[in-house]
Amino acid sequence: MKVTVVGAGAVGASCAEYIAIKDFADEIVLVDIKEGFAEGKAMDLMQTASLNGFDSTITGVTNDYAATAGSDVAVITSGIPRKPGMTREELITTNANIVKTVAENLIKHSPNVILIVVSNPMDTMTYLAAKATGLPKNRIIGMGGALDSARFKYRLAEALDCPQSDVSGMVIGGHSDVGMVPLIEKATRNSVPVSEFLNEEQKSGIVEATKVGGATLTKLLGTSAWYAPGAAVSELVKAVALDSKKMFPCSVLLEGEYGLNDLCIGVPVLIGKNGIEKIVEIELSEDEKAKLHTSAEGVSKTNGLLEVNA
Ligand SMILES: NC(=O)c1ccc[n+]([C@@H]2O[C@H](COP(=O)([O-])OP(=O)(O)OC[C@H]3O[C@@H](n4cnc5c(N)ncnc54)[C@H](O)[C@@H]3O)[C@@H](O)[C@H]2O)c1
Ligand SMILES: O=C(O)C[C@H](O)C(=O)O
Repeated sequence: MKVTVVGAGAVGASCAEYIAIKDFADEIVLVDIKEGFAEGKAMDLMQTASLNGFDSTITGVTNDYAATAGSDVAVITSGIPRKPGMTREELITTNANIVKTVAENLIKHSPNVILIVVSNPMDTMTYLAAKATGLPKNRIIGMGGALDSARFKYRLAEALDCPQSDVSGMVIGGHSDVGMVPLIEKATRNSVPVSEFLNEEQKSGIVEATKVGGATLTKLLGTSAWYAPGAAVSELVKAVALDSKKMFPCSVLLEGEYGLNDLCIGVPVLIGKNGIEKIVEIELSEDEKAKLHTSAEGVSKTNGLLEVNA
């Protein structure tokens, strides 16, 4: 399998590192617009191969899409990250131009590629990539929910004082501070609903901490996070590589599913060799449904700021 990662910054390099360490890809190509930057990151990462025990090859190129030809999967992380106090939505003007150009360049050289969009505001950038490239919806995956769910599990385990491997939970909805919908009533500890262990105040604390997970890290780091984002992307790429049909919440173009149309937003999907193999429509409570629809209104409003030239 050949994987391209566009943007060799914090998130792109972390994606490449985790993909390499998990050792399922033959070839990883890092692309950046900054002269020599991707080449340097690739060389540094390749010098970890004997230490970390992987055989994937990593190469870096400066804006040379010919080197990405024949990619099975391409991850788009190019664009600016937010600074403390900003929302993801404020990045739209700069990142829309970058994501559109990058997506078009990628499919020119890899017409069968599966795109994973990471750049923020992610749901809107996924929608933009879908509209700009015209790729079938199974081949455009927005990564947000896999990360938000990992943060949800971190908060659940913290409150339950248990190992993260004991908890299960999922976050759907938009990848934004206000739009995430952590499905707290469906979360479990070893199949037992967490409501059996946690009171209402504890549960709403977990939900709120999960929703602002990215903002909390941005405040601490001065820029946004990269380890968990990179790990989350690598799990999606691995599910494609292994055709595992694992379920993740991902941003996908909805055409009536969950009563929503003409937007990309996080819902559970199965990931396999064709990208999104299936959108899974789970039963939501009235409260969960209402929150998902409110979140969708926010995403649609942000989409409205795009000038999409399909
Ligand atoms: N969806 C998510 O869950 C998630 C998680 C973390 C970060 N992000 C987003 O990912 C993006 C990248 O974050 P980061 O921390 O890696 O930023 P960064 O600044 O460290 O890296 C971005 C890289 O993109 C490169 N770049 C810019 N324009 C380019 C172009 N046209 N072609 C190729 N490369 C280009 C830059 O040179 C830079 O190296 C941000 O928009 C951030 O908000 C999303
Ligand atoms: O918070 C951000 O701006 C980056 C990313 O979307 C995240 O959730 O870490």
